[in-house]
Amino acid sequence: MLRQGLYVVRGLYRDGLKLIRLAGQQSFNRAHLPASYCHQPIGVRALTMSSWPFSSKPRDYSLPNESWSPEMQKLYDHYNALCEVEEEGEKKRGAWWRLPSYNRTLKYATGGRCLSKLLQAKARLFTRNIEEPGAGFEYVVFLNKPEKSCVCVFQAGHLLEGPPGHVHGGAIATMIDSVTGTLATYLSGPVMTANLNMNYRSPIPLGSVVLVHCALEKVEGRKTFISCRVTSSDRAKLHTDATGLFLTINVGHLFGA
Ligand SMILES: CCCCC/C=C\C/C=C\C/C=C\C/C=C\CCCC(=O)SCCNC(=O)CCNC(=O)[C@H](O)C(C)(C)COP(=O)(O)OP(=O)(O)OC[C@H]1O[C@@H](n2cnc3c(N)ncnc32)[C@H](O)[C@@H]1OP(=O)(O)O
Repeated sequence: MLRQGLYVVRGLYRDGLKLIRLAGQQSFNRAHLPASYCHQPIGVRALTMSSWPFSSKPRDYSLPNESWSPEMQKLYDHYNALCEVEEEGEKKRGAWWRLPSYNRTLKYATGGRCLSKLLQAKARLFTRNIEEPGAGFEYVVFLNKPEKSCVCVFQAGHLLEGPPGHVHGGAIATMIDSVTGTLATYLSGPVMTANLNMNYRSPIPLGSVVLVHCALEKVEGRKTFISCRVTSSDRAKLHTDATGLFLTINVGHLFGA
C-alpha cells in the first residue's frame, strides 16, 4: 500500500473522471490508476509525487468565489443543476459533470529531463496561477458526456487586458486551448495540441462573462478534432471561433522518452 498522497493527479484523463474524484479525495494508490497507466512505466513514473507541500487540502479553483459576478454565479448554478437530476424522488447523476480544477497538473514529475526539482516544485497550471480572485482566469468547465461536448463559463479579469478594456487575444487562445484540450483529454486520453486555429470576430470586454462551447468533430487514429465557439453569455454574440487538432501521446513524450 503506497502511503497517502503518493499519487496525486490534478487534471483530466479519459478515464479521468474516476481520477478526478480520487484526486478530489486528495490521495489514492496505484491500484486506483486506470490500467492504461500501468502499461506506461514512464508515465506512471511521472505520476509519482510526494505529499502536497503547501497545504494538506488542495483548492478546487472551479468553485464559486467572491469575485464571481451574479451572471457567472447564475450560469454556474444553471449548469451545476444539470449535473444532478431527480428521478422518482431520487437524485441521480445527470448528463453534465462539473470538472474540478487545481493549480497543478502533475506534481513533482520525477521523469523531467530539463527541469530542476526546484522548477518542477514551482510549476503551476498557467490558467490557475493568479492568486487574487477575479484578477485573471475565473472559469469552470462542465462536460456533457453523451454529447461529447463541454461548456466553460469564463469571467475575464483585469490582468488579462489586451486592447484597452478588452481581453488579450493570447488570453482568449489560452482559454480555448485549455477547454478544447480538456475535452480532447477526456475523449482520447493524454494529448498535446498540434494545431489551433483562431478567428477573432468581436472583442471581449474585460470583466464580462462568456461561454466557451467545445464539441468533438471527429477522431482519426491518434488525431482528435475539436471545434470551439466563444459567445456572450446569452449566446447572441459570437466573439471567437476556433478549431483544434490534438494528438494522443504517451505521457513519456513529455519526459524525453
Ligand atoms: C498535455 C498533457 C498531457 C499529459 C496528461 C497529463 C495530465 C492531464 C492533466 C490535465 C489536462 C487538462 C487540461 C488541459 C489543459 C491545457 C491543455 C494545453 C495543451 C497544450 O497547450 S499542449 C502544448 C502545446 N503543444 C505542443 O507543445 C506540441 C508540440 N508538438 C509535439 O510535441 C508533436 O509535434 C506532436 C506530439 C503534436 C506530434 O508529434 P508526433 O511525433 O507524435 O506525431 P507526428 O509528427 O508523427 O504526426 C502524427 C500525425 O499528425 C499530423 N500532424 C502533426 N502535427 C500536425 C499539425 N500541426 N497540423 C496538422 N497535422 C499534424 C501528422 O501529419 C501525422 O499525420 P499522418 O499520420 O496522417 O501522416
